Amino acid sequence: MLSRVTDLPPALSLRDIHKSFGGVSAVHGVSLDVAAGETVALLGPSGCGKSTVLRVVAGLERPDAGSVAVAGRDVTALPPEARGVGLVFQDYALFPHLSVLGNVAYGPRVRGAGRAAAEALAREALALVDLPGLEARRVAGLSGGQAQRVALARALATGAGLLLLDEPMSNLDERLRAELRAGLRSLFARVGAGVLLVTHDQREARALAGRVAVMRAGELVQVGGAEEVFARPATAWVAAFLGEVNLLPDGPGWVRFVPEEALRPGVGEWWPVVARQPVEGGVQVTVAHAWGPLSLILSAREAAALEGDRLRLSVEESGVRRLPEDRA
Ligand SMILES: Nc1ncnc2c1ncn2[C@@H]1O[C@H](COP(=O)(O)OP(=O)(O)OP(=O)(O)O)[C@@H](O)[C@H]1O
Repeated sequence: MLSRVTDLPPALSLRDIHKSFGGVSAVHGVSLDVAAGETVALLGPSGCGKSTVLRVVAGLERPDAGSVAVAGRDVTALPPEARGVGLVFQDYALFPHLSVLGNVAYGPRVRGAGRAAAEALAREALALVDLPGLEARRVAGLSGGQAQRVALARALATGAGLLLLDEPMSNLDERLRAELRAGLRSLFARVGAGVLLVTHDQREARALAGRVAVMRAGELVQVGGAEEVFARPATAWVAAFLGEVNLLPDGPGWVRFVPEEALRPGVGEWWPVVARQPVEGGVQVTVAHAWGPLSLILSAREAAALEGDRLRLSVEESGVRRLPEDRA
């Protein structure tokens, strides 16, 4: 295949970033690219260094080693305002004394746009986040969801080719989060910016990101397409972190039983049912199998038809995945 000379440089290119605080290493050796138009979710447990990576990209922390390039330009030594990135943080950091329009027009204004031009950009950004009609409102009176959209509009109005979002929905209730997840995905597709999203919410990562980077104790341990990472965690630690329930020790490593691939209810030997829990789409049933406890979701009808507290369950060896031990 011919290579295209017109290919855009990545919206973000991180190379071998290291950062310690005092003697504590928060990030060591992180390299990651975000393509223009792509959303990458940085996912990991509390304290693993996600926010530090984002702050290094934004220019709010100086890395001890490594480089940060935004749209092909090395910005490692530049201050935040000279980097061409838009930021949305957990608390939104809106200016309470300014109107919605004033908040969104602020970025273009400080970059030297005239008042009319800045406000035109702000109106455009507010339309993108579906918030027209609120321009004159003070931000203090907005709902959580509205404030979140104003913060996004403010980042979009900077025209930055890279958006950084740190737990952007952590202050919102579940209903609103679900609603915004759908809206954000199409918004990101429309604006064409690269997006680096820090989250510990897997549903958010799955819904918004094309690729996922899983971080553990300052390092990236798996980077890949979102579906691929969730379907095929590379190690036992990643599988456990992503909430895999059917993960059992086996010899020196672990085995993972994906229900759709490895578990066939209704055939094979009978096993006692030791737990039932209603979940979306049916009932999660846990069976005490010879391998260990195995869980699968049955439809409400299948669960009701269980004979006594037993289920026939066959394990297909071909669907059992072996994973290396890395949990210690
Ligand atoms: N300014 C700082 N001074 C000292 N230690 C810090 C500082 N910022 C971060 N750390 C430490 O660096 C490590 C990584 O923190 P960071 O906030 O990047 O993690 P995180 O993955 O974003 O966590 P969370 O999901 O809880 O926000 C932690 O051990 C944290 O205590």
